[in-house]
Amino acid sequence: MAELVFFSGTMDCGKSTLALQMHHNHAARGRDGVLFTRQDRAGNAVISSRLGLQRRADEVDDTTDFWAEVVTRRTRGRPVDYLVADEAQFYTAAQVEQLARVVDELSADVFAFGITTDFRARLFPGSARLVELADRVEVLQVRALCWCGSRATHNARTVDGIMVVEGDQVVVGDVAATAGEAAYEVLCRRHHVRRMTARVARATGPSAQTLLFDDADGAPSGGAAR
Ligand SMILES: Nc1ncnc2c1ncn2[C@@H]1O[C@H](COP(=O)(O)OP(=O)(O)O)[C@@H](O)[C@H]1O
Ligand SMILES: Cc1cn([C@H]2C[C@H](O)[C@@H](COP(=O)(O)O)O2)c(=O)[nH]c1=O
Repeated sequence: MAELVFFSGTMDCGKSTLALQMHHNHAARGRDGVLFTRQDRAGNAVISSRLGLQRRADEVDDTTDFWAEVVTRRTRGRPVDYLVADEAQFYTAAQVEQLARVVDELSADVFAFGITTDFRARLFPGSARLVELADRVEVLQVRALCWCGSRATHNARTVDGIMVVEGDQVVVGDVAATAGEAAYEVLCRRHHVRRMTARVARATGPSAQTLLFDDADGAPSGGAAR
């Protein structure tokens, strides 16, 4: 049975890498897939991973109709067994509904990848609809880490290392910062709520950076600022 799966996590947790790996594995078994993305930071019509992989993809915009995209290809003779949908947080709710319909009525798998929440810890429209409609929501196994060593669960927008809380929901960017420009840093909820980025923690003093990795799962157990 075809599935709509939402692979979700923070920025920089390996979503695009997994998207390209899944495409590789399915294509290697002779399945026909179509790659989609929207506003990848590497540019137009590309899925890029920080591990260096990059593949051409169809760029989604507000006019994209996934139902029509699949029907048109099938009418022209392509089987279209699955879709890979990266940066799915930027899709509209209606487009996510089209993806669900593609699964249910055209029996194509849809593997969607995206961050769940924005820099204010609010759901993106596309992610909200995916959480509501997906057969499964998968949290990626690779842990992105907060500066304190805890699992990063939230995305902070920063300028020069300082967290900002005002601005547009969509500002394409990376976790690598350029002076004076908006960038992102992944944090645990505790430090997101306190707006304590790595830079602020460093300025606060050594106690804020203390890390004691002694739990069985590698989670930190100490540190004054946590
Ligand atoms: N130089 C590197 N060496 C090893 N792994 C790296 C390197 N740079 C990035 N990564 C891995 O790539 C992950 C980010 O992958 P990516 O697919 O770009 O993330 P996402 O799409 O979730 O933002 C990082 O969490 C890290 O595990
Ligand atoms: C938190 C947040 C992120 N974005 C942008 C920044 C990046 O361009 C993408 C996420 O890409 P990744 O492959 O998961 O690293 O989303 C945004 O526009 N608004 C935000 O609040």
